[in-house]
Order: sequence, then C-alpha cells, then structure tokens
Amino acid sequence: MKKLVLIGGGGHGKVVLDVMRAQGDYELAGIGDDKYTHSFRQDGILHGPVADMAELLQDDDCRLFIAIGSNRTRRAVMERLGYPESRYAVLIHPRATLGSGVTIGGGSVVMPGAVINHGARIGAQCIINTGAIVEHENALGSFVHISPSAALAGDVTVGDGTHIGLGAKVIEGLTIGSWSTLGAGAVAIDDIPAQCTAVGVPAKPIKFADQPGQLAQRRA
Ligand SMILES: CC(=O)SCCNC(=O)CCNC(=O)[C@H](O)C(C)(C)COP(=O)(O)OP(=O)(O)OC[C@H]1O[C@@H](n2cnc3c(N)ncnc32)[C@H](O)[C@@H]1OP(=O)(O)O
Repeated sequence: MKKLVLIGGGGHGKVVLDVMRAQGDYELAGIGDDKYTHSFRQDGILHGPVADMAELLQDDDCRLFIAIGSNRTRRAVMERLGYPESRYAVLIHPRATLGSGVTIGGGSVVMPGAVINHGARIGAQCIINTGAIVEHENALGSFVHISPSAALAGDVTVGDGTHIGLGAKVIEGLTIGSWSTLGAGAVAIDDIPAQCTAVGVPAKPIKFADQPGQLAQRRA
C-alpha cells in the first residue's frame, strides 16, 4: 500500500481521511498542518507543521493530498509545496459513481454519493462533495469545489477555482467563469462571469472581484 501525507488537519481533512480509508489504496504516513508548533508521532503517524512533512516526501512513492476546503488556499499551498500534479493522490469514495470516460486530476477527491457521469473531465485539486451530481461531458477546471447536493446538468463548463454552493443547480450547456462563487441554493440559467459571486433563482451576480483578492460591490 502506498503511503500518503495529508496536508490539512481540519474538518475537511477528517472527511478526506474517511474517504482515503474507505478507498483502501493508501496508508496514512503524516498529517501536516501549521496549527502544530512542533512534530510528534501518534500511532506511528507523523503530525507536525507542513514543512516537517518534507522528510516523508523524500520517498518518491509517497503521495500527498491537500485537504483544505478553500480553493484559493489549496492553490496557494500547492504552489508553495512545488510538487507536480503527479505526486498527488486521487481519492474516490467506493460509494461514489463514475461513468465511462471520466477523467480526474491529481489531488481531487470524490465524496460518498457523488455521481460523475460519462465523459466528464475533472481538473486537479477539485472537491466533488457529498451527493454532488456532475453530468455527462462536463469540463471542470482545477481547484473547483462542487458542494454537497449541487447539480451540474450536461455539458457544463466550470472555470478554475470556482465554488458551486450547497444545493446549487446549473442548467445544461452553461459556462460558470473561473474563481467565481455560485451561492447556496442558486439556480444558474445563464452563463455566470468569472470572478463574481452570484446568488438566487435565477442566479445573478451581486459582487465582482475587479482586482484579484478585492471584492467590489456592483449590484445586478
Ligand atoms: C461540507 C461543507 O460544509 S461544504 C461548504 C458549502 N458551503 C456553501 O455552499 C456556502 C456558499 N456560500 C454562500 O451561499 C454565501 O452566502 C455567499 C458566498 C453566496 C455570499 O457570501 P458573502 O460574500 O459573505 O455575502 P453576504 O453574506 O454579505 O451576502 C450578501 C447578500 O447576498 C445575500 N445572499 C447571500 N447568500 C445568498 C444565497 N445563497 N442565496 C440568496 N441570497 C444570498 C445576502 O442575504 C445579502 O443580501 P443583502 O445585501 O440584500 O442583505
């Protein structure tokens, strides 16, 4: 069994660990989180600051996984660590359903009850959360999060870094731009631009990030 270092010891990390154990392909070697001030071993597993995981990762066969819910933070941590996508595990719960021709990038997790249908392409470092539905021929970029019970109809494109909120729906053929947020319960019936927050039924943008990291209010 391959060893795995998990980065992120919070709530999302605990859920990801459950997926890793259910999948049964990896053995946990370490949990890196900067909440730890020093390293220690518990039940043989190294716990410590992220930098202290380097000793385990010297073993080329050891995989890693960033279990951090924020899309931007996940990207920042991946950039800081500097490992290629191929070093990252893909974690898929055995009670998730994957259709034929589905591709999933390194560092992505598929939670229990999620359905990813024929030909969907999921980028690197994505979260397909509990009970989410990603229909046929969707194209998701990297660092995307599809929240629990959200549903994307067929042929939807989702740009890098976008968060589809709890229970949100997107009708077929739409494009949801990169680094946007579709609020909980929203229903997108038109394309949603990049770098915005859109809410409601039908979903309308309520905020745009005109500068990266800076949200400017602009009522639709
Ligand atoms: C396992 C897990 O836990 S996965 C986590 C999943 N979590 C989610 O899906 C949460 C998604 N987040 C949301 O829905 C948030 O409310 C957001 C991102 C849409 C907005 O958050 P913020 O940017 O903080 O906006 P804020 O709370 O200030 O709300 C701005 C306005 O939008 C409204 N609004 C916020 N969210 C929604 C929503 N989902 N639907 C409708 N209206 C909303 C607010 O009422 C407010 O309206 P007002 O200006 O008339 O008072």
